[in-house]
Amino acid sequence: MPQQFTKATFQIENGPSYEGISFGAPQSAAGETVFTTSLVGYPESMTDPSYKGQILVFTQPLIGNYGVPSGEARDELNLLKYFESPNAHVVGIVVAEYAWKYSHWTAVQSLSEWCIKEGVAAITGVDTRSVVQYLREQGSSLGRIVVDDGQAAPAYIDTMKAHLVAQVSTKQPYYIAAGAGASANVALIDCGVKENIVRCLAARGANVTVFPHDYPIQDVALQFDGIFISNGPGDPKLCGATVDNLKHLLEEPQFEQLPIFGICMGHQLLALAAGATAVKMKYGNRAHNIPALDLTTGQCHITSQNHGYAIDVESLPKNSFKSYFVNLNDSSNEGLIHCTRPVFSTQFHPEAKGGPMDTAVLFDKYFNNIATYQKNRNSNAKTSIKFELPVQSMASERVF
Ligand SMILES: NC(=O)CC[C@H](N)C(=O)O
Repeated sequence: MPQQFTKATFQIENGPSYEGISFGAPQSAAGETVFTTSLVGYPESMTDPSYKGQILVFTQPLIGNYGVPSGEARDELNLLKYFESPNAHVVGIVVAEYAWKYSHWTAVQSLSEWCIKEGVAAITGVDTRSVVQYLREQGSSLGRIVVDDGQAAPAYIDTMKAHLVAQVSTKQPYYIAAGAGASANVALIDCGVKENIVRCLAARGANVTVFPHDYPIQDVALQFDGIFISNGPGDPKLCGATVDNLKHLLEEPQFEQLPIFGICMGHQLLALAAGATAVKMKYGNRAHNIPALDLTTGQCHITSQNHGYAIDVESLPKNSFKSYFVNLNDSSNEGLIHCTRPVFSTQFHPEAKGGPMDTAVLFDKYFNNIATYQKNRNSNAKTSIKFELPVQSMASERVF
C-alpha cells in the first residue's frame, strides 16, 4: 500500500460522480464506460483489443488479488501465454476494492504497477453496485477518471466514434506456424484478434496467416483452406472496407465451398456483408456466464462475452443466414449459420480466456468444414500457399 494516496474521482457524463483513490497511472482518462460481471480474468480482459478506449467497471468487488502475470512469457507456439495482446487496451478501470496485497504463482507484478506502466488510470473505493445500477438504467455512458494531478479534467469522449479496428489491427501480414502436424492454412482477418483465438486455430493444426482488417482477402482466399474473422473494438458499421471484401466471399460462386468462421466483431461484419444491420445495445453483454441456446441442437451453453453491438436478425435477407444461437437472458442474437455455405459465426467467444470453454467445440466444427473443403476440392488446386509474406513479418510477432 502506498505511503500517500492520490485522490481520484470517477464521473459519468450527466450522471453521478464517485470519490476514490488512484492506484493506476497518475493521469486522467476518458472513454465509453462499460461494466463486466466476470469474476476473474482482469489481465485477459484488459489486454483484449476489443476493449480499446473503454473504461471498464468490474462488478467483482475485490480486484487485483492475484496480481498480473508476465506479458512476455510465450508458449510453444510463440504466442503470449497469459495476455491477449502485448498491451492493455482499456484506458481506465473502476473497482470497489483494490487488493494491495497479491499472491499467485504466475504473478510478476501488482495490478497497480502494471497499470502505471501501461498508462491505465485506475480508481478504487467506488460503489460499483451503484455505478452498474445507473448504467443499466441509462445505458452505456461516457465517463472519466479524474486523477488529482493539478491538471484540468479531460473532456468526455465518445471513443466508439473512432475507427478503433484500424488502430489495433496488424499493419502487415504475419504468420504463425501450426503446432505439430499442420493440416490446414487459415487466413485470419485481424480486427483486433485475441491471442487465444490464434492459439485455438494453430493448436488444431492450422498455419495462420494474419491479415490487416482491410486487406482485399478475396484476392488470396482461394489459396487458403478457410477464412477466419476476428473480434475487435468499436462500431462494426465503421469497418466498411472489411464488409465490402467479405461481400465478395459471400456472393461469388468460386467461394461457395470456402469455410468461414467469425467471432464477435467477425460475426457482426459477416452479418453486415450479408445485408443485415447492427444495433447498439443498451449496455451490452460483458460476462463469463451468459447462456446461449444452440437452435440446431436445443443445447444451452455458458459463454464468455464482451460486446456492445448486436445483429438484428429480422434484418437478415431471406435465404442467406439463419439464427444459430440466441441469448437466453435478453433474446439477442448470438450467432448465425449460412443456409447453403460452410459459413457460421458467434457473437460470444468460444475461445474464452477468460471464461468457460464449453463452446470450444465450434473450432472443431470449423476444422470439420475445412476437412470437407479439402476433400472435395479439385486435387489439382490443392492447397499450396502462393501468397508471399513480406520478409519482415515472418517473426511470428504482431506488427503494429
Ligand atoms: N469482442 C468484440 O469483438 C466486440 C465487437 C464490437 N466491438 C462490439 O462491441 O459489439
